[in-house]
Amino acid sequence: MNTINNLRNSEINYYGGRGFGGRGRGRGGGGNNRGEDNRISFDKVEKQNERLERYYNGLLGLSEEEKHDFWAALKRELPNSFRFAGSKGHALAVQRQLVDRYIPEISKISHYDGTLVEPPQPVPWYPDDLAWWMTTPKNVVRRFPPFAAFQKYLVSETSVGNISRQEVVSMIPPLVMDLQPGMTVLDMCAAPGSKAAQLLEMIHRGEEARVRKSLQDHAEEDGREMSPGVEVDGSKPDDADELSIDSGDYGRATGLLIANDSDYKRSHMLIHQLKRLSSPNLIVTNHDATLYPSIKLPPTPDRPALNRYLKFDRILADVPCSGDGTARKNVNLWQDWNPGNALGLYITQVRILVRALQMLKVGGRVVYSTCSMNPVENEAVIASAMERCGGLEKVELLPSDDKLPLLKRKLGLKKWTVMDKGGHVWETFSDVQKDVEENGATQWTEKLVEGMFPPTPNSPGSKIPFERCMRVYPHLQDTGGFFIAILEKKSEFRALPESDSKKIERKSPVTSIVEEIESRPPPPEGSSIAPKIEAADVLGQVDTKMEVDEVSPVVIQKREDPTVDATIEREAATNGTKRSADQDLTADTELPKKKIKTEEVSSDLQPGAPRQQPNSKPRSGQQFEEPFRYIPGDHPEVLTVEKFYKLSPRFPRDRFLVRNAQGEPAKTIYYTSALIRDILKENEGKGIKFIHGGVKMFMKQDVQAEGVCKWRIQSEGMPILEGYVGEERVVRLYKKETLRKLLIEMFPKIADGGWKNLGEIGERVNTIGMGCCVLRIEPSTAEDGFDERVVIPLWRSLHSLNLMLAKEDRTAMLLRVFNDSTPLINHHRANGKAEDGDAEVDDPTAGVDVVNGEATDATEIDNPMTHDVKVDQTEEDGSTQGS
Ligand SMILES: C[S@@+](CC[C@H](N)C(=O)[O-])C[C@H]1O[C@@H](n2cnc3c(N)ncnc32)[C@H](O)[C@@H]1O
Repeated sequence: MNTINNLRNSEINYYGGRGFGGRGRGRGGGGNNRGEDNRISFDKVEKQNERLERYYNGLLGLSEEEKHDFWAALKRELPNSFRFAGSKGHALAVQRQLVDRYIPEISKISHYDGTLVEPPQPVPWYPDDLAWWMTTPKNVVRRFPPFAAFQKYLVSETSVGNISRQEVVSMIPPLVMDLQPGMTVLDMCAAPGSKAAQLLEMIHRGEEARVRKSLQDHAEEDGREMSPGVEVDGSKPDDADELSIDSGDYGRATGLLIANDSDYKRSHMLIHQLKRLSSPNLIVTNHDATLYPSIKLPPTPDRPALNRYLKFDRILADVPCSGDGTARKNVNLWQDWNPGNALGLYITQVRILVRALQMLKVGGRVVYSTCSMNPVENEAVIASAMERCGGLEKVELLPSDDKLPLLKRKLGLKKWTVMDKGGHVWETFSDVQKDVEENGATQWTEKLVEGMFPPTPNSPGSKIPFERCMRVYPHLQDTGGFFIAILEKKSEFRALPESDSKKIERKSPVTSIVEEIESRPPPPEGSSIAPKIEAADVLGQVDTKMEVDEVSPVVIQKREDPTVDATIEREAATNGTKRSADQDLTADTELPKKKIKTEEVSSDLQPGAPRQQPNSKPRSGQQFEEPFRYIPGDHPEVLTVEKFYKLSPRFPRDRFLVRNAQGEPAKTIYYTSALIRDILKENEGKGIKFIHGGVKMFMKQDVQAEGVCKWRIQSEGMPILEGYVGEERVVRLYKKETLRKLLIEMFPKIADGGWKNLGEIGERVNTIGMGCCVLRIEPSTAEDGFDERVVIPLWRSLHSLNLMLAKEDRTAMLLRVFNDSTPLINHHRANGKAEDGDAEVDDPTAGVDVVNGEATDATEIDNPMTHDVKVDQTEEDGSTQGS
């Protein structure tokens, strides 16, 4: 048995974990001399807050016994949790390593008192056992030698995106969205991106199987060979449901995720997280969600209207919140909790939800969520937003009791009180008004508005079935606290201005602009008034007036008074999600200006050159993005690629783009879905801040040899392209030992008979022409065979061969497939300088380096945005833990 020996002598007792679902052994300290930091700081923080405890004791309707459990759980450190990410088939393969290799090892580790450590367990309500949790805190796993192999696995798989270190309650909202492939989805407040990653996976659900089925169906017609091993993505090709859904584009996913965040730096964390999923169906934007711009769509033969705007099937509004449900990991909350935080965020939260409901299709759904337990940020926001959007006739609060039956939760509150910043608890808004009449307004009462209180009896709002909301409390299943509500749009509406809805005394300029636009009469039916200033789109209000998604933009008024209610906003402390008054002011006042200036300067710049806008101050840390330019399908470079790789006619040629003003392929060619192409083209120069879109498909390689295509396939683009590459550029590999050699050895020699050492692929790679090829690792039932299909780009140079994988991907694969951590051997470096003829091309991964766990290519110049922003909240283990 593997014992944590060093702990026995340690001054600090090893922890005792606590089981899930209420069973367990209580808690203890943790850490040795090296591992003490986090645990000690968690223990050292005093977890008392009189106002927090008084408010929730009077509010949540828990029995005395439950109250005790509630507070005990909230004061305990959170279990360690993680989720297997990516396509289902691949995620299950990585999960099998946990079950077969690491759990048996962890089960042998004992505590100092001889009791065994609890190994990770699947989260009972998460589908397909793809989410796991364990009582052993992160820092113990990180520091103690008996966990070393498991820790290595976690770090390695997290760094390549196969594992997402995510708090379990944070996994709930995407699961209740009923998101189907093919849908258009917006995540309004998406950074750091753990939920957006789940959404993206759902958009691609079953795609691998569908594409393979489509290739199979057309193989004969296209004169192409298919690989064996048709069972993919956890579903057989005859699984009718998976195969028929979203099958329109030869099986390729047609859905869309727009992931947005108003914080520029955080939106780059989002890119970092989501890029790992290599989705051509993803766009990242950087906007204030309260003013999310309307996104224009091009006219189509069946929908010829000029002003057609994108509406969404699903929207996630995981809004900035006071975050008291995260007190188990953000211990500072015990000191910092202040009722003013929730009050300060309420207005923003309502605006975000109203905007979400406006942008939905009829029949579409918004999931609203917070990691706060405060009803001012939850039920009150639902009630206020519903009221502004026309009430129960227009928006339905959907039942949630049929969702995730194994998740323990409480019903939403029908009644609640409001604590003001001074700690006084108010029952009703009329009590506040009465007090103000009698004693005059105070700095505390003036922050309270009617919408923060429960709807008054007999008002339309009183009929809202709040019990349909989900409230997750820490003691129910040993989690953080969370709130989730699912809203469905029943018909189009015209949102009421805030002042008509619930009285909010101090209006920001945002409010007045929204009111100003929304109170205009709709344009005459069928009219198509050209936008005088397309900033109307930026402000995103134009589509609110119409029944359909074909609208006429209106002229936006100049913003006269940029004075936001800074007091309220400044009070909004949100665990790093705080939206400062400054941020609001910048966003509100700069957008129209920025749009116009951007257009003026963009065409003068060389690709890669830094952009500066005259007379307009960029937001702090903000870069200017290179334009997205699509290249024609008959562009000479596309034809070269097509010819070299013998691309199937089924692969679209009209979705390749570059990131430079000239629109010429210089270093990188990206690929997107058709819908993203339409969006990026149609909205170019309209002020929408697209900061990411497209998967790197080809990088230019400086190859001197005649007839060798300079465009090498990128590993990100490989899963999208590989099925369409002709046999002429394919190498098939069936034996584990062959792959192991290719993973450990960089640039194994082919020349001078070196190919003979490459086993089953030796002959093939010896005769295949120079340049990039597709290495297909085929599954088989042989003893030394693979149970999962993998495809990797391979570069054949004059004298050697090389897998086009970043080092951490090689290491992760070696560990996963072979449980092998042999150091990599670089034959190229070992041989000194490059051999003749290999000089230009024999190190295709040269420059591929790891920046914050992400492979980047030092040679790339036309996508500067991913290099400039440091991902500063990445945890030590490579994860960015979502709340
Ligand atoms: C609770 S976090 C979102 C967590 C994220 N959904 C996830 O799962 O990783 C809230 C996010 O909202 C962003 N935010 C704050 N105010 C915003 C606004 N007005 N518009 C858009 N995003 C905002 C913050 O920068 C923060 O990243």
